[in-house]
Amino acid sequence: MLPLTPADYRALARARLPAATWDFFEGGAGAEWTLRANRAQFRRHVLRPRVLVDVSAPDCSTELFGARLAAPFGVAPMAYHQLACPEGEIATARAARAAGALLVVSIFAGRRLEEIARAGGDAPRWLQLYWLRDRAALADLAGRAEAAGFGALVLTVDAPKVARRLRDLRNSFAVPDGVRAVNLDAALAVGAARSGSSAIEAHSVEQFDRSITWADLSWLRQKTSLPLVLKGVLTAEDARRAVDHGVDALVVSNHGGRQLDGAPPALAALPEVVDAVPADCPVLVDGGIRHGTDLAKALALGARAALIGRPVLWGLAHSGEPGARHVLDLLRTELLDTLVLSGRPTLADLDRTLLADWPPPHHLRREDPPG
Ligand SMILES: Cc1cc2nc3c(=O)[nH]c(=O)nc-3n(C[C@H](O)[C@H](O)[C@H](O)COP(=O)(O)O)c2cc1C
Ligand SMILES: CCCCCCC(=O)C(=O)O
Repeated sequence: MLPLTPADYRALARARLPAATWDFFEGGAGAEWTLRANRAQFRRHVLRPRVLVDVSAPDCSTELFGARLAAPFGVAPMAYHQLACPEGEIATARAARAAGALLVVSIFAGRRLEEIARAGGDAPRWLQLYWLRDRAALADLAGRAEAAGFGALVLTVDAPKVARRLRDLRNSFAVPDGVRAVNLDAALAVGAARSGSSAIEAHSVEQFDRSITWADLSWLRQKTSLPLVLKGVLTAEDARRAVDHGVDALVVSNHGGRQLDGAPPALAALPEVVDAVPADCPVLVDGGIRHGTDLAKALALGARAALIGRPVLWGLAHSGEPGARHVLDLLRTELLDTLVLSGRPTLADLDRTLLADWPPPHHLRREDPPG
C-alpha cells in the first residue's frame, strides 16, 4: 500500500512492531478515556470555509524563539526512538531537518545529544527534561544542551511518576537490551522486566522527584540561559502561574492520554490557556493530531504550533528517516490544502471564526429524548 496519510503509516507500523512495543507506543493510562477523548475532540469542530479569497500563495511557515519552521509543528519528545528503528533519534533529527520541523528530544533519547545535534544541523531543536532526583544529572544535561545548540529546555510537569498503563502492566513491559537512555548515567537506566509490572513506571517512581513545586523552577533557571517551556499544563490557573514564574512558553498537553486518565482533551483545554497568558507567550499543543485539519483547528483556537507524537513513531517504524519525513511532509501538505480550501491562506487568517461546534447545539436538542 502506498501510504498517503499518517493513518496509513499507523497500519503499516503495527505490522512491523512487536506487540508489546506497539502497546507501549499506542497505549494510554487507565481506561484510556483521555487517549480516546483527544481524538474525539477534533470531531467536535467543523471548518467554516470562506470563498472567493485569493489563495494562490498559501503560506504555513512560522517562527518560534527566532527559528524558522516550514510548518507550525514539531516532533513531540518521545523516549527511545530505537524501539521504532535502529538509528533512533538520528533518523528523527534528519527527518525533522528535511521537513523543516522542530525536534523536541526526550531526556530518554537513546542517542547522545551531541550526535543528534550534528544530524539535525542548523534545524531547531529543544531538549525535554523530567525532574530527576539527581539534580547533578539535570544540570549536566542543561549545560550540554546549550553547548550543542538546543534552543530551549522543555520541562514536563504532568508526570510526577509514569501512570498505570494497563497494557504495559499486562505485558510486563521493559526496555529491551541494547536500548538505553545514553544521556544519563548507566546507574539511572530503566531496570529489567518483572512479571505484572512496568519497568518504566517502576523506574519513574525511583528516579523522578515528585516533591518539586513552582519554587524549584528558579533552580533550573539558574542552570541555563535557554528559554524554559512547561509541557503538560491544562488549566488557566497553572498557565498564569507559569507566566508569573517567568516561563517562556507552554505546551498544553495531557501527554497523549498517557498520564492522568480523565484529564481533558488537549484541544478542549487549549482556549482557556491561550486566554490566560499574554499574547507574547507562545502556547503549543499536542495530543491526537493526525490530520492537517487537526492542525488548522488547533491553530484557530490559538496554538502557535503543535507537537506530533505517535505518527512520527509510525513513520520511523515503517522505514526510519524517510518514513518519519514523509509523515511530517504529509501533515504539512494537508495543512496547506486546508488553508487553500478554507479560504484562509496564511496562519494569521486562522482564528476562532474558522470553527463551529459539531454537532450544532440545536441538533443535540432535537435528539434529546422527550422529558
Ligand atoms: C512512546 C511515547 C513516549 C513518550 N515519551 C515522552 C517523553 O519522554 N517525554 C515527554 O514529555 N513526553 C513523552 N511522550 C508524550 C509526547 O511528548 C506527547 O505529549 C504525546 O505523544 C502527544 O500525543 P500524540 O501521540 O497523540 O500525538 C511520549 C509519548 C509516546 C507515545
Ligand atoms: C522512567 C522512564 C520513563 C519514560 C517515560 C516516557 C514517557 O514519558 C512516556 O509517556 O512513555
